[in-house]
Amino acid sequence: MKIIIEKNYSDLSKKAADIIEKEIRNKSDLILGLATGSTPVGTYKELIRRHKEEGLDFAKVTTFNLDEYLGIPHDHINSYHYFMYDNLFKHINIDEDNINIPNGNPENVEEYCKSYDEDIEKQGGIDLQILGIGENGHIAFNEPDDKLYLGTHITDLTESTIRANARFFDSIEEVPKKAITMGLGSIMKAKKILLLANGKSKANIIGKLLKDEVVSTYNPASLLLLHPDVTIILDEESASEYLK
Ligand SMILES: N[C@@H]1[C@@H](O)[C@H](O)[C@@H](COP(=O)(O)O)O[C@@H]1O
Repeated sequence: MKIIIEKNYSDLSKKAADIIEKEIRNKSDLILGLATGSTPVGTYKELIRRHKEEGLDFAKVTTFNLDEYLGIPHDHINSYHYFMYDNLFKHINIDEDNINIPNGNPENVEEYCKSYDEDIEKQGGIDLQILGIGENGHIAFNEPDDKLYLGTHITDLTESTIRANARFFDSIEEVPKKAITMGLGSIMKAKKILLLANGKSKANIIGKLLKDEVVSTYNPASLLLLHPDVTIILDEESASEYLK
């Protein structure tokens, strides 16, 4: 695991954009796994700037998003669909046909989950997967539990995640209790993984992940310790427990 510690969120975002840009310039039809949450917003802003000012070209890039709330309409301001268009897709030259975001209202859940994984496989798997991390170690919406799923599936959100995500909603009652998420299988099959974490609220889980060196389903992010090509970019705040 390569660990990069940047001074602040702005530097972290630029560093992450450097890595993504390099991959796109090396392979114009990159298969890029994308995350939501507040962490990658600065990286997406920087990618938009590089597209507008420096010609970074997304025309052939294909994206797969990690997750979506269950039962939320596409155009709901808190849906991950809305988030991705608002924070990235509508500002770059990506082909709409190349955007994949889990459907939060699938007709046949089992078939839909299977087809999402098959679509990733058909593209040859994810080249570069961007990840955030939950305060409880969740990755996408793979929550701490006694078992973790390999494939895309429906999951219950934990109290901790519902509380953490309530900041985006008018009230905690409005946060959906279930989500559709890629499993650890497709994530771990990604050729490269880029995990981003910033701020004090992530210091404990990052310290635990990097210092304990223990793999546990109760810390889903710990599975990344088994992956051969993970880069983790931290700011000084999120790195504080790790550096103690
Ligand atoms: N499902 C998302 C994750 O993909 C994200 O990584 C995490 C951290 O979010 P944030 O970046 O806002 O801290 O929480 C959300 O619940």
